[in-house]
Amino acid sequence: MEEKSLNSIKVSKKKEAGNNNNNTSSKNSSELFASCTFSSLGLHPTLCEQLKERLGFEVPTLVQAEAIPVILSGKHVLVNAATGTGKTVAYLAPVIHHLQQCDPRIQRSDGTFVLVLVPTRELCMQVHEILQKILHRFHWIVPGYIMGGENRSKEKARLRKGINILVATPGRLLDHLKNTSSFLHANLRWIIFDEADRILELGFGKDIEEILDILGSRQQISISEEHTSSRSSEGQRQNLLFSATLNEKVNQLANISLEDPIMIGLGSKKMQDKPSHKYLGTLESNMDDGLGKSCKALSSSDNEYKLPAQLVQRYIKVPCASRLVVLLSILKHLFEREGSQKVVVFFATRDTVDFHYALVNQFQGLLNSESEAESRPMFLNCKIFRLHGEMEQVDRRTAFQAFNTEKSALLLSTDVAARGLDFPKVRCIVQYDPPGEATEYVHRVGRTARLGQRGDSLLFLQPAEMDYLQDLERHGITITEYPLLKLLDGFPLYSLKHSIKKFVSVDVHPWVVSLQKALEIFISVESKMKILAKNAFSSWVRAYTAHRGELKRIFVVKKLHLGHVAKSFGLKDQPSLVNKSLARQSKKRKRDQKQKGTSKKRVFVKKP
Ligand SMILES: Nc1ncnc2c1ncn2[C@@H]1O[C@H](COP(=O)(O)OP(=O)(O)OP(=O)(O)O)[C@@H](O)[C@H]1O
Repeated sequence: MEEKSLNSIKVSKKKEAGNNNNNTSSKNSSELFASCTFSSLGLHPTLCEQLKERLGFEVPTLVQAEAIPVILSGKHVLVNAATGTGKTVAYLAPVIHHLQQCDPRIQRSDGTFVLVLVPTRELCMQVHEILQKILHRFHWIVPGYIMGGENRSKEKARLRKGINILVATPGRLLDHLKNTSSFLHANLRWIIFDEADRILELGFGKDIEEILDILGSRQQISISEEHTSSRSSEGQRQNLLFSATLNEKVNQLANISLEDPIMIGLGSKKMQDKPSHKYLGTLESNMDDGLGKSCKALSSSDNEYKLPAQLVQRYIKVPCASRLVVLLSILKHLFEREGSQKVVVFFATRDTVDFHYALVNQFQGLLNSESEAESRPMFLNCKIFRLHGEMEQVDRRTAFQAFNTEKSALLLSTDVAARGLDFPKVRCIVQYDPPGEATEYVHRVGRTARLGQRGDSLLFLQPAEMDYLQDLERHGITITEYPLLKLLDGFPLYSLKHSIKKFVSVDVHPWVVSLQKALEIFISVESKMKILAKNAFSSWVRAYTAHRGELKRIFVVKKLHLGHVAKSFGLKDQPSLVNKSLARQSKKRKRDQKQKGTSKKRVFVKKP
């Protein structure tokens, strides 16, 4: 394997960027792109041509220029770089480089050489699509994916034929490792964890440990035993960990999966040294005991996150009862100001996504007269999609693909869309429900302002939640206030026409009062909407109680005025908290556990 020293690669700032980013300012280009070429990094000329022809990549980004030569050299690597800086190709290009030059050529029947582990199905499809493009001229290398929600037997058949570069979600991969005997992985050489921290946060730690054990890629064997295992491929194994945010658990995963790794993008941060004792902790272990305690080096509380410099970040302070009206007003404003754009709104739960999706698809807004109802357009005049983990796989796939290709659209989603997804030209991210950890804030806003493009983000906070800003500041995130009243003043009221006077408070603003009334009337007469609103209400309150650690001090469920929360779902009165939604959720949890063949208690994680 060809060794290339990092020092020999010039990653100094470049004035001109790749040609597929026309909006990129020259200042941003110089911070994103390296002054070298892909071929100077050691990549095969045909591969460089593919990157240019199929993906439009002229020159490498900084992270690609730094990571590619190190990965080519065969070292284990941990890469931490901001969202939208090109990490995907940073790991795909060097492994494809090695695979395409194998002599004799690798064959399908040789099985899997590369395994890319990702936290969500959509990311799985996205990485697979990029692979297909890059492999266009390397037709003998077969890419494929396996993931939850897909047909197992079809996946088995594809694995039997052979998949050389396999992208997978952890649960389904483990399933096949245990149950698909024809899945050939004796030649496995690379394991790549994309969004490593999220894989672990979603509760896949135990699965990852089992996967590493089955694949013989767990480092404890080689450092704790006098004699190393005799697995044939182990000597050649190279593991790579990538994320825009790192935390204690990634430190643990790095400890058990990386051997003498090179850190890229960690600045002054260091990974904790490997302990010398045999047991290296488990990924499921409680952060307060064992290795978790000593993993301060990558602790999320120490981290200053890197956000795209051109991202304009704002927060919006809204009293609870007016949240829904303000959300709809902002979306209306965004789509009326710029007809062609994409916006993503993040919600805390699946039920809240469903409710808002149904609402914006049906609500027409303030009506002056009955006769107007027929001819009036919808309140929001744009294409609307939703995405969450409880949707049927076929709907999930359709929504993901459609939002990807649309030029102008609104996506309502849970955190399932927060990681890694590269929707082109998303102009604004609205965090209607605040994220949990600051890491999630970083990834959610990272769906816009990618690779130097413009982008705005808007975080909704209630007056009692303002301390959340300090929590973000501890991670180097400073955001300014959005001029909400100015926006509300801009909406014409039919009775007052364009001449409304300035108001000082959001909740008594005539636009807010009238729209709230219209929403409540609409929801009270539409029985289906009312059910959705009630379900959303209880799931939202439940999610509010699920904030962890320090955040419990900020998001205090006892401080909530439940009557106001009900209003934020367009309900006139506060519904009971015990309803079908909760019963359904608990039924589904039991079903999931049964399907997984385990009744074991899992750490509670909010399913996106
Ligand atoms: N060298 C390059 N030249 C031009 N565009 C590039 C280059 N590398 C990547 N891109 C583009 O930049 C965007 C972001 O890339 P990618 O999705 O790999 O980022 P990421 O760092 O993995 O982001 P995240 O942390 O959100 O997962 C994509 O649209 C990709 O096509």
